[in-house]
Amino acid sequence: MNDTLTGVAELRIEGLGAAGDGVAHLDGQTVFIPGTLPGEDIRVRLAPAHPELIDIVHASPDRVTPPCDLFGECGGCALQHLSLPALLDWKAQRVTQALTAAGFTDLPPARMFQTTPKTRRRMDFAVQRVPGGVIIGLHRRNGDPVDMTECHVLHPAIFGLLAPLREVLGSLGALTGRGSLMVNLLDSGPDLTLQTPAPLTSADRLKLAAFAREHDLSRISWQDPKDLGIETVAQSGPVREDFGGVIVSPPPSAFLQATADAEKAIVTAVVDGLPSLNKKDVTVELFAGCGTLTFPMSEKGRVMAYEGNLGAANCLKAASGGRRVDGFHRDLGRQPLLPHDLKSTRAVVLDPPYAGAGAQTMPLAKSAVPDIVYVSCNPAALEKDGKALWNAGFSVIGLTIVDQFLWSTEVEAVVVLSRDVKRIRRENSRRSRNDLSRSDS
Ligand SMILES: C[S@@+](CC[C@H](N)C(=O)[O-])C[C@H]1O[C@@H](n2cnc3c(N)ncnc32)[C@H](O)[C@@H]1O
Repeated sequence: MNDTLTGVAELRIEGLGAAGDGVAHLDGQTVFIPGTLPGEDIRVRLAPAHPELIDIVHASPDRVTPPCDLFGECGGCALQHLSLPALLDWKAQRVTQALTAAGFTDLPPARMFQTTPKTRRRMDFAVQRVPGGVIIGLHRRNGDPVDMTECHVLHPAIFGLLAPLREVLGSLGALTGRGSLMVNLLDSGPDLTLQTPAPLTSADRLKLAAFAREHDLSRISWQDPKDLGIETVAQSGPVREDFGGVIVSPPPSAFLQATADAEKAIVTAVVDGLPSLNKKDVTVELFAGCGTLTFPMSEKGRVMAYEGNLGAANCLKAASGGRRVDGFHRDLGRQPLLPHDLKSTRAVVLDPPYAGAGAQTMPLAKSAVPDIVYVSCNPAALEKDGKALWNAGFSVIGLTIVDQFLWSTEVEAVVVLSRDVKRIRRENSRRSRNDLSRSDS
């Protein structure tokens, strides 16, 4: 907001910004007002940097009472005042706007999936020693973490650990100030990676091992904040996660899709989005992690999977034996696959990090690969990478929107792209038949 706007104003909220704040315009300037929704008429006190909502004169029909008492304080949720169906629609719009801005027209109707509350199985907490105890929670938008005494997002198996964790962390000599705690809820149980400012003492290690036994944890690891090296402090048995019937052993704080049901929706959309494959056809997977998509995809044909994190790549490789999967450790930012590496590749599946595919995008666009499935977790990166693929002649023939970060602004999308004229024609006529049968019924 421009500092020149002051006083009280009545505004109409025109849309939501990328951070979930209501957006209005006044005197040619854009004003962001947290807690407001599109279509609402509001009164606001305009102050430099932080406009203050006075009241909502006319509320949106999509406005609901936020379920969590910490909403507005805790930095985890931005849009609990918006109904879940409207939230999903808004997230879908963000993706379709990104694809349209990239150049794609005539987008297919999107399949939509929204996860259910209290199913989040992966969380990166801030941990902080304060007078009288320990806070475990998420940061405010700007500032200290808020103790997570309530949460409608977290799986109960993780939320239930927070109270005993506050006690055990409070007793550790190593937690002298701020730290962090990553929790992955795996099939073998909760997998915790703790970072503390000081190294763990022998007494700390004994306390954590006892805690792991008492709470059936799969593993506790400690990460050195200086060199990020990780060591195991306690482990109850094999660390396990099932990806499409294949058991993998993820390293500490491995990437995992945020909820199990969203993982299923993403896997289904990716596998369905692959073209028909012959036995000899090779699919190349980029940014493969520990193999969430790899092993289900290998049911359809051979997969060559590339991953830049050494622990994840080793995990994938270790589970590949006897399957149609070849795993490779490769930094695709420094050493992207080039067009000639992709010469005999039938399809590419990529699930890049938040920043997008980076240096891998142009070689992919310049290759002769006819079919791509792009899993996106950031509409802005999708727009940037999508532009290169649109310029290279791709069309979007399938789209699935996945909301697995409930009440946040995050959105995932599985975008099926092709420049195989026959496949595009087949998809278009299938769509026309569906449209016809819908209009007949
Ligand atoms: C969004 S995750 C997807 C992982 C996997 N597809 C899944 O669903 O579990 C992105 C993956 O890209 C990997 N990655 C990030 N930067 C990379 C790079 N420069 N080269 C190769 N892999 C990278 C990360 O380690 C992470 O495993």
